[in-house]
Amino acid sequence: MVKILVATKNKGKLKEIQEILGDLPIKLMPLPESASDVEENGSTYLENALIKAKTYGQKYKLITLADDSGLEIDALNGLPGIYSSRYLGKDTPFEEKMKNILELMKNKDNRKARFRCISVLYFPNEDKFVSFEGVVEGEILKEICYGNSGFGYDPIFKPDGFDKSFSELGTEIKNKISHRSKALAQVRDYIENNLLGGEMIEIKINGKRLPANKYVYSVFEKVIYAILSTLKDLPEIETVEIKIEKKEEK
Ligand SMILES: O=c1[nH]c(=O)c2ncn([C@@H]3O[C@H](COP(=O)(O)OP(=O)(O)OP(=O)(O)O)[C@@H](O)[C@H]3O)c2[nH]1
Ligand SMILES: [Mg+2]
Repeated sequence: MVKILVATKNKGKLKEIQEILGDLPIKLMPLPESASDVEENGSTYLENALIKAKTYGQKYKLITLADDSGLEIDALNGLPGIYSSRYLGKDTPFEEKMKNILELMKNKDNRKARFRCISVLYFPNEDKFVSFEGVVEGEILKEICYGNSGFGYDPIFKPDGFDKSFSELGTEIKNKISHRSKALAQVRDYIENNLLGGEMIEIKINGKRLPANKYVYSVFEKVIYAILSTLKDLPEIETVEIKIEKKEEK
């Protein structure tokens, strides 16, 4: 089974990654408690994500997933941005960081903000990586709104289209719309199409390729076969072609 090291020391992030990718037939390995810290001294999210992915990937010799993320507030010129974790000092409690931000935002009408996440999948054997970006737009609330879930700045961020903080909305909604879930949806596609074995299915109707030409689990193939065998009896459908290619797991 494909093993992927999840290179984060943030338990909230780890939990979200496990929830979002947990149904894939892969083994997600957390960092050992003893893993040493790395200095995230890059000047972009990508550089920082790569520092984490490469350091731990090379150390533990496993395909490694890391992300670097941050909260960008327009009225504060994009801060805390890549400094989100280090803002007011890495060990300062988030309650204090959030109170400070709310104070700076006290008289600001423009409360637009976004969370950005860059996820990196690093392959130590080839010293190669792929990266993906996810963004969720929203606003900074006027007060701290704690709910039952989330971490970091979640209690002061309200995503567009909702009237509650990320923390109040709960894990299920956050994991559908968050910056991390958008980046991880692309990681999922990459894993499904490049690392997993199984069958690749390609479907053509009247010679036109359907967009759903991707790795599918065999139960879906059977459903697709059943639908297509019904479709092919309709007059406007002349040909239905299905190609299934066996792929070895990497
Ligand atoms: O309210 C939040 N909801 C989120 O969904 C979220 N995602 C990131 N962040 C914050 O932005 C910084 C990222 O820094 P970061 O990517 O370096 O992570 P980190 O240092 O916490 O862990 P690691 O993965 O580096 O080990 C950290 O302060 C996080 O708390 C979030 N805050
Ligand atoms: Mg960090």
